[in-house]
Amino acid sequence: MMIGLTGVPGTGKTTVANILEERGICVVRINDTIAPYVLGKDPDRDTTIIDEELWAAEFEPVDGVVEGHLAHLLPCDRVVILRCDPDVLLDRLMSRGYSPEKAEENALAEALDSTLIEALENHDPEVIYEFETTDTTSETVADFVLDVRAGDASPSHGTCDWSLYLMNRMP
Ligand SMILES: Nc1ncnc2c1ncn2[C@@H]1O[C@H](COP(=O)(O)OP(=O)(O)OP(=O)(O)O)[C@@H](O)[C@H]1O
Repeated sequence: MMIGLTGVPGTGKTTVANILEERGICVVRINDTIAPYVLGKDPDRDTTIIDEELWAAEFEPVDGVVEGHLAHLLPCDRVVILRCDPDVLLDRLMSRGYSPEKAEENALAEALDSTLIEALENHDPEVIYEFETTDTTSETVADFVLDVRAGDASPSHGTCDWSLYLMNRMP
């Protein structure tokens, strides 16, 4: 079974993937698979542009967890979306040395449910499992991913409401 572990930067995907690997789960990091598909750099956003369609089409399915913010574009059997309060996400990203602009851009993407919307465009809601990480340890998130894998979790989405964050930023 291929589980996608996705979410905007800072939601904790890498940390959780490391724990899962320590627990013996096969983990593929999307960053390790994109090199042949790089089209260039977006200098304004300091990001790498890849041919997402071709990358997803040629992705070799794995029995394990695929970690990265594009995982929901793959034909995963189940998709776990990590969520985080955008204000907390801002702090996490600033602590990692993100510029205020880049941190704000990612927090806004989280507030607007961007990963969830893309996931729902690509998958049946019955295979989508949202999990809020704001006040949760990464060990607990890893436990949840294993529950999803074992079929011991219920699909869910639409449980995070970050409208207050958006309202506070309205002019
Ligand atoms: N559950 C959590 N509680 C508190 N802090 C966390 C949690 N998960 C991750 N962090 C912290 O948030 C930061 C980002 O974590 P991480 O690198 O795992 O996120 P990511 O989603 O993989 O980001 P990226 O997509 O940029 O790789 C790290 O400093 C990490 O220690």
